[in-house]
Parts: sequence; structure tokens; C-alpha cells
Amino acid sequence: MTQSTPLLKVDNAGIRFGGLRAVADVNVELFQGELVGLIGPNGAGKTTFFNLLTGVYVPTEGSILLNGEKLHNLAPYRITRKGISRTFQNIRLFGELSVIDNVKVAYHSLAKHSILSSIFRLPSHFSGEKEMDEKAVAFLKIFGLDRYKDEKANNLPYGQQRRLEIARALAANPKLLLLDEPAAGMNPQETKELMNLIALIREKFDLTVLLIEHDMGLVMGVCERIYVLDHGQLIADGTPEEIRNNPKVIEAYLGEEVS
Ligand SMILES: Nc1ncnc2c1ncn2[C@@H]1O[C@H](COP(=O)(O)OP(=O)(O)OP(=O)(O)O)[C@@H](O)[C@H]1O
Repeated sequence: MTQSTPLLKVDNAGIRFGGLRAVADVNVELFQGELVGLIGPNGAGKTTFFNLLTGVYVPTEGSILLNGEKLHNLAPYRITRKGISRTFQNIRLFGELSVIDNVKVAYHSLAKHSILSSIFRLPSHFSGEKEMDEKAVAFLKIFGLDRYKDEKANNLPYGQQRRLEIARALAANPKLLLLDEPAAGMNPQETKELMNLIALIREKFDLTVLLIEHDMGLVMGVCERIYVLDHGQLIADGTPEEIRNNPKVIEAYLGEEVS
């Protein structure tokens, strides 16, 4: 794929809920390896846009292409297999499962050994399990979570649960990672570490990342480009510098600090 072919191409996408156009006429292009921000005031449509990209909602207008392939109308699990993983605004871990099992469920569907070999406990089951364990631990290490691998996910402190969610999303081997307010509820130190981590995994896994975040300083610091939604429509896109000085963006955020 050349740099002129976007990994993700969204053309005039939108969705209506009754009379409300929650997202309308949205055009977005993401290129391989980019780290891009999606910002906008409360209720602007950011999470709805993620829901469109991941098949939770089917767009009522427009099209969504990943590597030139249509995504709209595909079920969420199929979209995950095509290469889009996400995290959620509110953490959605399997709280009663161990930390390592939370990661392993993500790539069970990608595992080489078959269900039959698991049922009959064939050698391929054990080598497959072992390989998954090793891979899961390697993921957890990147996130500084390997020493908690046997803890219940619910027992992790909040900041680490957020990191585990990202580790799990990454374990599904995505091309495009969608992060919905990954730093929500984190303290400034945790937030800074998380942003460094996001930059690092982008490099390490050759990922494209789209990040919803309310903390402007953070988005401006880490993203190369930013899209701005307001009332369901894109009102700007550009570099952090362009966005910071864009009168439409300043107006949309009137009363909120864009620093
Ligand atoms: N399933 C739904 N049915 C009806 N309205 C919905 C539905 N999902 C979202 N909306 C509406 O769509 C609009 C956009 O909501 P969305 O959650 O996408 O905004 P957001 O930018 O993510 O907001 P926040 O920053 O507060 O999370 C809101 O008016 C919301 O109430």
C-alpha cells in the first residue's frame, strides 16, 4: 500500500437516531502509521463515530472502507478480524477473569489450534496454549502488567485496568487501534506514562491509532493530526497548531480551555 492509499477511508458517513443526526457527512482518512486525535465537546458524536467504525451501529449514510474493503454492514467480530480493535470509554474487562486470561480471550479466535484439539487435549492444544501464554505475557510486559498476570482483573488499580484494556485490544492484532478516552480517570503522571506508551506501541506494532481524548494538552502533545467533531459534523482537521488556532474550534469549545 502506498502512502496515498488510506488505511481507513470514511466517506460522508452518518447515522440518524430518529430525528437526531448524531453523526453526519463525516469524511476521514487515516494513513498507515498515523496517530490521530478525534476531539469535540460533550455529545459531539465521537463515540458514535467509533461505534460506526466497529459495526456497533450501521451507518445510515455514506461508506467506510478499510484497505479499500467495505466495512459497513459487517458484524463487529468480523470487523475485529479485518483489523480494527478498540477500547471503551467505560472499562469493559472480564473482571472475574485473570489478567492473562483477559488478554488470551482476545486472540483465541486467531489461535492456530482447533477447538477439537482443545476438547481432546491433543499435543497441538498444549503447544497452542503455551504459545498463547507466552504471547500474552509478552504483551503484559509491554504494559508493565506481567507481574499481575494471575490477579483477577477487578483487583487491579484503575489505571492498570485501563492499560490492560489496551493490551487486550492489541492482542487481537489490529491494523487500526481505536482508543476511547484511554486516560479518563487517570492522574497526570499515569496519563503522561500512558501517552508515552501509546506512542511506543504505535512504533513497535506498526499501528495506526485514532484517539478520542478530552485532555487537550494530551491530544495536542501526542497526535500528528486532529479531527474535530461538533454536533455530529466535522468542523476542522489539521495539525495540533492549526487546530489550536482554528476559530471554529475555539468557538465550539467556548468556555472550555483549548491549550
Ligand atoms: N443509541 C442512541 N440512540 C439515540 N441517541 C444516541 C445514541 N447513541 C448516541 N446518541 C446521541 O448521539 C449524540 C452523540 O453522542 P456521543 O456519545 O457519540 O458523543 P461524544 O462526542 O462521544 O460525547 P462524550 O464526549 O460526552 O462522550 C448524543 O446526542 C447522544 O445522545
